[in-house]
Amino acid sequence: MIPTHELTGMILAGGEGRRMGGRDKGLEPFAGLPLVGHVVKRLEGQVGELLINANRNADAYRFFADRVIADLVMDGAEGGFKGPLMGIYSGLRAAKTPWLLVAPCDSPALPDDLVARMIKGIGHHDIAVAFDGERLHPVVALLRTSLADDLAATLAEGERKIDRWYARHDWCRVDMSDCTDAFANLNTEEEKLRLETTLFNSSAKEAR
Ligand SMILES: Nc1nc2c(ncn2[C@@H]2O[C@H](COP(=O)(O)OP(=O)(O)OP(=O)(O)O)[C@@H](O)[C@H]2O)c(=O)[nH]1
Ligand SMILES: [Mg+2]
Repeated sequence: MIPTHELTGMILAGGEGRRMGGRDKGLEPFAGLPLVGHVVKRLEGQVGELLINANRNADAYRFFADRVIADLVMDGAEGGFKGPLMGIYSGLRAAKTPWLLVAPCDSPALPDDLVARMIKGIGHHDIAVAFDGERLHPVVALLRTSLADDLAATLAEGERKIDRWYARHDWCRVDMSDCTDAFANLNTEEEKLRLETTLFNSSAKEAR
């Protein structure tokens, strides 16, 4: 089993948020908190260091994490938004531990025991990816940080698809089909409002 001090958590918040008018999704208010705050709550206390991977508004994100890291730029390449695989790479390089757990900033309903389940599920594999019973969620993953050099070479070839890179390695899925709704993510203003209503109503009901 992976002990907490060997695990770094990282929230991916480095996207452009184009479907949300170019806004910084992680900082969007959602049920009383910036979206990223909901994901922080799922990870804090269960990882050694908590990172947020963001490419703008670093000062605002700093409040929520031990360290904010921007995407690295590959030698000889142009910077800019190169996709979540570049965020994962930047996290693998920044982490000071043998393991990195990644989660996206736009999934505010992730299970409270996500970290424990990923640790239990990885077994002897090098990469574990959350599976909701129907779909894999490549941005919800636990990875060995020693994969950084291999990922650098893969990115240099122009690869941007996370699951194609995982497929080259010893990976497994972690079954979370009992909590499919936990993987709801929001990409547009409409989805945000809809999810806010659903989640807010159901938690209000639980509290009663
Ligand atoms: N580091 C980094 N993360 C990214 C990048 N693009 C997307 N992400 C993250 O990957 C996750 C899923 O991405 P999307 O849902 O497509 O978010 P997005 O790219 O900001 O939104 P769109 O521009 O509408 O696609 C989110 O947590 C994003 O913050 C990127 O270029 N770099
Ligand atoms: Mg995107």
